[in-house]
Amino acid sequence: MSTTIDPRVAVIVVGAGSGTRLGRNEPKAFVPLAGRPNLSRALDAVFAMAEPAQVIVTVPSSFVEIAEQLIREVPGAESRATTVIVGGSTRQESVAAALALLQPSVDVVLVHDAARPLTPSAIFDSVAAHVHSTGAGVVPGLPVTDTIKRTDGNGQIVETVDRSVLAAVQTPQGFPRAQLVAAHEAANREFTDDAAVVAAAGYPVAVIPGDHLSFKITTAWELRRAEQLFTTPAASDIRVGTGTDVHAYDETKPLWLAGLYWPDEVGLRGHSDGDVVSHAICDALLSAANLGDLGSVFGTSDPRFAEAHGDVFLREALRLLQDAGFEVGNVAVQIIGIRPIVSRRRVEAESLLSSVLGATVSLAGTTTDALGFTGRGEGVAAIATALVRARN
Ligand SMILES: Nc1ccn([C@@H]2O[C@H](COP(=O)(O)OP(=O)(O)OP(=O)(O)O)[C@@H](O)[C@H]2O)c(=O)n1
Ligand SMILES: C[C@](O)(CO)[C@H](O)COP(=O)(O)O
Repeated sequence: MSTTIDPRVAVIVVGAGSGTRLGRNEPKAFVPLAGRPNLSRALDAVFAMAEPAQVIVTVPSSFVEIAEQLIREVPGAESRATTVIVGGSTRQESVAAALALLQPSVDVVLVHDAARPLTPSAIFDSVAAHVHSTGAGVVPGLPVTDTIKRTDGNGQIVETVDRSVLAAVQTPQGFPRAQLVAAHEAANREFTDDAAVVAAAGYPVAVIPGDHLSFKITTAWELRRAEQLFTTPAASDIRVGTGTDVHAYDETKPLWLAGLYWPDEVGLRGHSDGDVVSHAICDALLSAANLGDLGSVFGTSDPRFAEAHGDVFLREALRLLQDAGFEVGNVAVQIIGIRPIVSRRRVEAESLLSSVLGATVSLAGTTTDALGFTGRGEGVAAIATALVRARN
């Protein structure tokens, strides 16, 4: 990726965790939040920092290319030197792997969770400024508002902890490079954050005010809470639509499905590329906004759509929808057929369709127990449900 000359600051964004507590198929960094992966949203703030910074992102081993592609689409990516690497089996190992790649000019390192996608950019600036000015580690944190009890581990309260001395700490956590590197080298056990690694090595770490938007997405509840921050329309502004499309297999055609080309799979017959997923989504969007249907909007006589791929239809449907004063909330699609196996490329397809629509698109696949035309392997069907909102 592009290069920034001699940055003094590096930001390590750790996104190599699997997100077991969130319980999704894809790693947490790649789970969409209002249409864009958590990692992309976390990088919005990093790339908007005032100071030039080297950026290192850790991801699970099979996600390096996907991350590189996502990062290219984040505003400001072209002006930051960004490297994607495979993380370790713990958060601490992921940070250590990234530390090995720091540029010589870097003297301050910030470590941020990809799981904190809404952290404001100003927090990064303020953490970096504190480390520059004090020469010591600093972490953003919030006062604890609940009363905290220490238990015996079996549900019995042992004592009430004095909460006035507690802070719930967040990321980005910033440190002088030499301290963070030395502390990670010296660490002889696992810690849950870098402040603990650095403190265990004997260096001081201060807490500065954090931000409520910096909350970590750990469980489904926090993901929902984050989604709600993007979407709080009046109930009357919400519309839903359903779309269905079916095409027969055609051995002579390449397969285009969900906006992707599927090599080595039997294609689908159609006026365009036969992409039932994209077409069902278009119908769902158009019907939600009361704009007609695929046949009436994209007539087969219109040369723009002969052989066109799904994204052409989707962009045009989105344009019509936006012109009519709507925006897309989310789209859910079920693909019914015996092949291809949707799960093999679900993450890739969801990411592509979500980026075209600027909203979360989720895909599910099912077979029909050998019943009906899909069960007999004659073709593929897709059913899409779209939620759209009227813009005020
Ligand atoms: N081996 C790991 C484990 C975690 N992380 C990152 O550390 C951050 C904070 O960790 P956490 O919220 O615990 O994420 P997960 O480990 O993915 O979640 P879980 O514990 O639920 O599996 C996340 O951005 C996660 O991707 C990482 O880079 N490498
Ligand atoms: C680094 C961290 O986000 C600071 O609050 C936190 O310690 C990560 O902990 P987890 O157990 O890996 O979620």
